[in-house]
Amino acid sequence: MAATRDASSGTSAGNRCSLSLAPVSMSKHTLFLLRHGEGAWNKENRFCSWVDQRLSEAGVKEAQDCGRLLKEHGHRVDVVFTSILSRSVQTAWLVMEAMGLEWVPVFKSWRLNERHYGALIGLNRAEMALNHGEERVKVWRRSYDVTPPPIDESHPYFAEIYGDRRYLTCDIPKEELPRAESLKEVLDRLLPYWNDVIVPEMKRGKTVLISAHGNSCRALLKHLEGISDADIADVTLPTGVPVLLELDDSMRPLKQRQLLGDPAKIQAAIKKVEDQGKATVNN
Ligand SMILES: O=C(O)[C@@H](COP(=O)(O)O)OP(=O)(O)O
Repeated sequence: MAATRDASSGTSAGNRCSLSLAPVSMSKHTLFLLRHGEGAWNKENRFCSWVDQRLSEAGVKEAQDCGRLLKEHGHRVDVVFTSILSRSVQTAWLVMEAMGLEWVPVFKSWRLNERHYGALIGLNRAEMALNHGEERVKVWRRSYDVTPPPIDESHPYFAEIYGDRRYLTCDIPKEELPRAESLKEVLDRLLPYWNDVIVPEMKRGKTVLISAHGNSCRALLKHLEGISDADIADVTLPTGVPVLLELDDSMRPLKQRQLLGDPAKIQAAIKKVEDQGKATVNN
């Protein structure tokens, strides 16, 4: 087994990556995609989305372990991109600190934010599964083009989200920010940032770390790997596990994605995320 172990095989078809691999090209570009460490609401099984939550104690450790793992295996990071949600920024800091790379530039954009879960924000997934059925919850969580009901002013977290001055720093007016998003809509707002800001850094030979969220990373993976609208439903990313992608000059994968770390632990973590949508999940 290679020094860095390959845990790309998941419990479901979508986590077993079956790519038609691109032909070898002149350059190899390295990208690490990372879902932040466990946040307080991941632990409580609530849809967190655009509510700003910091990492739990376990999430801090996951981020530090991720940094240590990358360092131990001789990986390098030249530039970091995060969302403007604290859990992704905090994760990036902890990873870079553990790698001894605090000096590396970090750029933030709302375009890497978690999917906007609209009216579902703050709700407990298991309770939703009890009330609406597990299938409905799976459609809300994992379908490609179903947008959940939008958030409105009466929602308990509306004022907290839209009154937050971080959303005045965006490249679009606050009024145009989403009120709910499908995964497709996440990809639509993420792609301009990927193409115009991140790809040029990679083409300059920089190794990029994107410290973001389950669904912003899934959307980008779908784009990079050409995953079908149906198959993306079976791709699940656990918290704190770096996904290594090696891309050619056209930003197509040269080999299968690798989820770095202990394969058994990664499979257990994937199952835990999948089970969050079950009515019987133990929170
Ligand atoms: O919004 C959330 O609660 C989770 C994703 O939830 P699911 O799509 O897994 O239900 O996002 P993250 O923890 O990556 O920021």
